[in-house]
Amino acid sequence: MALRAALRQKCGLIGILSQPSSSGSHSRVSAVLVSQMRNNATSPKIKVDFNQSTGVAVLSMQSPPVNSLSLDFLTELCISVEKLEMDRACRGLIITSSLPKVFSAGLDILEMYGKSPERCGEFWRAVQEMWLKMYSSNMVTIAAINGSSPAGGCLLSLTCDYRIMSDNPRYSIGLNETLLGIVAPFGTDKNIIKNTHTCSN
Ligand SMILES: CC/C=C\C/C=C\C/C=C\C/C=C/C(=O)SCCNC(=O)CCNC(=O)[C@H](O)C(C)(C)COP(=O)(O)OP(=O)(O)OC[C@H]1O[C@@H](n2cnc3c(N)ncnc32)[C@H](O)[C@@H]1OP(=O)(O)O
Repeated sequence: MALRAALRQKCGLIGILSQPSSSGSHSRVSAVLVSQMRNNATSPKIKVDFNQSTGVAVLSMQSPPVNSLSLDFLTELCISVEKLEMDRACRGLIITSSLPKVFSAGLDILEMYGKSPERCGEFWRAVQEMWLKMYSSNMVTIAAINGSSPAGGCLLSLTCDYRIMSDNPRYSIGLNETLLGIVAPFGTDKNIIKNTHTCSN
């Protein structure tokens, strides 16, 4: 019942949030998705177990050492979520980590150093695409946070409807990225490139 009520509540939001973006940002993932489906490829960084009888999928992040959110990882994550969205039998999604101690270390720091402005722009668009896709999902989403989850890892969990975290004092969570001097770029593609250009130098 609770699951159904949450789903109904979310569906109201989806109408507002799933408007086509003027930047066309969703088209990249869709294009990748189509080509991946054609090739029937499987993703090594993300494992999805879908239980037909419950309608709930468990998406396990398995990208050692710390499930950092690289461009490849974010793309795979979005593709996996998009595939589940297309399956009408899937009503709920649990995101968790198959690594010990870490849910996700957040954005991959190596994506923010020494990269071209174009690559930086692509990366930040993928970050934005991830949280928009998760936040506007028509599935009921739950983050099962079974390890540390700083910065972008925290962001990922915040895009879910519910968060449950292991009760372990060694695990931390929070939006600590400003300590690294990382400020989220503004919304437009032009600004993303402008902003990230400075961080690649
Ligand atoms: C609704 C909101 C809308 C819009 C908001 C938009 C944007 C705002 C949001 C996002 C901004 C986010 C920015 C970020 O995420 S920046 C990244 C911040 N992350 C961190 O600072 C995490 C740092 N890492 C840790 O604290 C620890 O590594 C951790 C607790 C995760 C694990 O500790 P453990 O002791 O188990 O492992 P380590 O030995 O520390 O690390 C192993 C290995 O992994 C590498 N590593 C760690 N973190 C990262 C990372 N983020 N990226 C890349 N690589 C990482 C680390 O260097 C080690 O590598 P090696 O030495 O080669 O073994």
